[in-house]
Amino acid sequence: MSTVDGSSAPHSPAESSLATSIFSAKSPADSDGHAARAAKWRFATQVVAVDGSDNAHGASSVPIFQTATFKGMDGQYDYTRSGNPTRGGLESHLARIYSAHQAFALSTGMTCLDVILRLVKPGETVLAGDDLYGGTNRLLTYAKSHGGVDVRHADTTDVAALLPHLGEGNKVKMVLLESPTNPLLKVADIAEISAAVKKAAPDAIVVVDNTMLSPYLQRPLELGADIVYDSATKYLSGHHDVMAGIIATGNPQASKDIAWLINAMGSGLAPFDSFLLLRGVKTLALRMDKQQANAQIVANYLDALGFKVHYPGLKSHPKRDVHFKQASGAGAVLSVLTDDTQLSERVVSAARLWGVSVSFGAVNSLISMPCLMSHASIPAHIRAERGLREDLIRLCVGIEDPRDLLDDLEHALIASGAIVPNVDPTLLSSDKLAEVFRENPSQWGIERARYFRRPNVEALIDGVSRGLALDGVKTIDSDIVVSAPGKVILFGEHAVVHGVTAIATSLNLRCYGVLAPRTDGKVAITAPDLEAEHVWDISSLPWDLVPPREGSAADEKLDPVLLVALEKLVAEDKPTKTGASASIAFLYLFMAIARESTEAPATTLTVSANLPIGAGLGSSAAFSTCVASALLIAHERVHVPDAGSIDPSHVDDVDSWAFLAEKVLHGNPSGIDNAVAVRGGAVAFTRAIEGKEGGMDSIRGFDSIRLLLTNTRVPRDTKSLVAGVAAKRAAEPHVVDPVLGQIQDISDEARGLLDGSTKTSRNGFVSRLETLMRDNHGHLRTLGVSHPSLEAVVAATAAAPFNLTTKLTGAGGGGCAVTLVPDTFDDANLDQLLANLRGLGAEPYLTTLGGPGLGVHTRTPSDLSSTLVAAGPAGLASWADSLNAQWVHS
Ligand SMILES: Nc1ncnc2c1ncn2[C@@H]1O[C@H](COP(=O)(O)OP(=O)(O)O)[C@@H](O)[C@H]1O
Ligand SMILES: C[C@@](O)(CCOP(=O)(O)O)CC(=O)O
Repeated sequence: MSTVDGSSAPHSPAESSLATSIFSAKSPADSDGHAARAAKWRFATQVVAVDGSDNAHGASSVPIFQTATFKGMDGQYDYTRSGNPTRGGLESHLARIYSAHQAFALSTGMTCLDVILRLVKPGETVLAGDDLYGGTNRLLTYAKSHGGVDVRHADTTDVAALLPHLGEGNKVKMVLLESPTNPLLKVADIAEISAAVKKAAPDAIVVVDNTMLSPYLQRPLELGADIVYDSATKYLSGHHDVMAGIIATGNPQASKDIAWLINAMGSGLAPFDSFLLLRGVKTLALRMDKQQANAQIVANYLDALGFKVHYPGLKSHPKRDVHFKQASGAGAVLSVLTDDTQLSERVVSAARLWGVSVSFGAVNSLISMPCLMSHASIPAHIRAERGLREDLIRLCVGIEDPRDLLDDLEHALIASGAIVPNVDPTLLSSDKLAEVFRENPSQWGIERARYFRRPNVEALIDGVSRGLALDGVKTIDSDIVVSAPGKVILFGEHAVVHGVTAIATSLNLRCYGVLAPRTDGKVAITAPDLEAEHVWDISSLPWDLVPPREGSAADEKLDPVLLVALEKLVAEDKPTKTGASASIAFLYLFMAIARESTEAPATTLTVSANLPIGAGLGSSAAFSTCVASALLIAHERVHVPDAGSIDPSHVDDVDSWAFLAEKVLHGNPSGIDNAVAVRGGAVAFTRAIEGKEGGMDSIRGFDSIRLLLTNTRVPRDTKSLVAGVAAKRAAEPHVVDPVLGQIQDISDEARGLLDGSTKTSRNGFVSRLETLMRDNHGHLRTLGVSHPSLEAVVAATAAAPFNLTTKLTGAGGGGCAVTLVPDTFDDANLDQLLANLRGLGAEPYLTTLGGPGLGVHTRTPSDLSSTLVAAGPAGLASWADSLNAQWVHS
């Protein structure tokens, strides 16, 4: 019997022979040989078959003996520090599943190490691994500073690295190993090291911290280790609801020593916690099977994405063979590097299902950054020396549905910028992917990863460092000043999107832009007309998404991935709708033209127009032309001559980029607006479509006509109106196609009238144009793009005494109407008509058609942005004139 003062090792049930104790209550004589068969049960059976013999009432679980003392002098127990039946039941069960001589339950895993380290005397050496749990490291450091123990670290993955420490003259008392290590999953050959230690230092003991795998997957005592300990808070209990530690000993001497210490120190596990641990441990095999299967899926997924993943279940693990020689599974802890500490922090904080927490082994999945959490107690320089990188993320996988685990992890990776969508036509459909999941979940992790890729991290890092090194940032020498006109579509809007010819002319209303240098590595847009002002770090833009391109012209198609990324980025500023679209179009061109962050000039674009915005007069094309031309000039891809006109091939390049910006703004534009904005004058434009050749002819020398433009001030959205017509055509081709044919006839006739090839009198010319306008408006109404506000203008202008003809122009749905004003129209009537239109809430103005396209100011003085803003829309024309007429045009 043990004594209260612990002067001798306690006698506990764990000391009895395990094989004979199993179910001994039921078959004391083991008459049928059951005990021998039970001793051969496999682990998953052993772990649930808890010996229930030690209770008087046949309770099927070991009861909680919540008592500090026991009465009498001759019983098995006297004081719970020395022994308690609940703890004893747990210990005897654990001894069996550890293949141990004896097992001891203590209050925590660190208590286990504390007890074990007391076997080492001052002056003796502990030889430990170099990738250890932070708490282990801390306790070893304490043993060194306060206990006079010589602590050395070596790479336990290489037995040769240990040998020099083991030879004669070295007083190695203990070799302390983890395998796999936490958190780098390094593997030590336990059998090889145990044999080498026994040979070179026979008095030394080999101690293994087995917490990462649990006795289910690895039993170091069977491999030659002397003592094993486990933080039972992890897999053994499995639910993070109890703190406990287990020491399992491989020989009688070790058992005796450890038992004496535990009793002397009083570190044995309390009865209730022993009960909880015994309850949890029964499901160890079940939990671990699921956790490790999930871990393999997660490891495969991250590995397939191209991250450096530490996990013995991966073929890439350098000691995979050694691991599977001594363990029956890879476990459920893995770690991964992102190459960027802040990125790792963002990933961890974006995870939701994965709990951000220290510890591991519970049924819930956890994510952590060891350097900030479990291993923070190791000084940073030592972590660095041991290869424990700050960007390391540890994933401790639970039993959740792996689809939810990857959903959450994927979301965190996307949200943090660690991965981006992969556009690949060979990707599996979601149905096919679901089939792969059913048949081979581990392969499913790999297939799923193919939907994403890692951005070019080097380029990002490079971008960040350049953003900081502001001196080296690229910019422009001086302001670049550009302008472009709006347009009026006289005939053929909407139909032009479907391949019909449209006739348009430029307007004397324009958009102006100033691109000014910056020195802070940022890019900005200021659009006072939209009350928009946004600025971004050039290095923070998603450069890795810029599609590769050759030549100077723009791509025909927008890259949807870059577009979505820019939409998200711009949305962060909470802009207005128009401010957002202008910013996205600008950033898209800014990035696509530069292609790489190193080529992007730190600049601010300031734009303002005297054109009504969103009224069908081509403000977006004028804006797009300003953006494209200013950026191409900044990149010296468009050369500005001192005099004369801009080189036609450069004009074509500007047009192609302006068209791309129009696509950002309008989805599926025909290209007529930018064609007019870039080239000016009047054009007959046919979009190349469905195998039909497109074309663009300038109409020269057309007879000037007075036009009244009336802005209904009803806002509308070109993108959705164009999409609406496309939808109508798809649903009712029998209605829409004949209309398109008739609009083609109208455009053809108008073109003949305007370019003079159809000879007629002035009156005949005007009245024929009026008829064509009336017909065209009727067709647009059939297409569903008119609006009550437009019909009100049509009616007001048609009323006596005015009798004028009006059609909508541009996308319709509100916006502008155009009214032909014959030469003979009475001025007094005109004033009355203007008053009537204003009375409707509309904004009418007389205009001249035609005029120059893209304009670039040469020899620009600096600091024009503020004067542009100060001029305001009404003062823009005189502001432009004040620049001393040094403009060149297309
Ligand atoms: N003066 C401007 N400043 C900034 N952006 C502009 C300006 N004018 C037009 N835009 C851009 O063009 C868009 C207007 O396009 P849209 O609705 O098609 O009008 P419109 O019919 O005048 O072309 C705006 O939302 C904005 O993105
Ligand atoms: C409706 C459409 O024919 C003309 C453009 O209209 P608006 O200038 O955005 O109103 C569309 C297009 O040609 O891209």
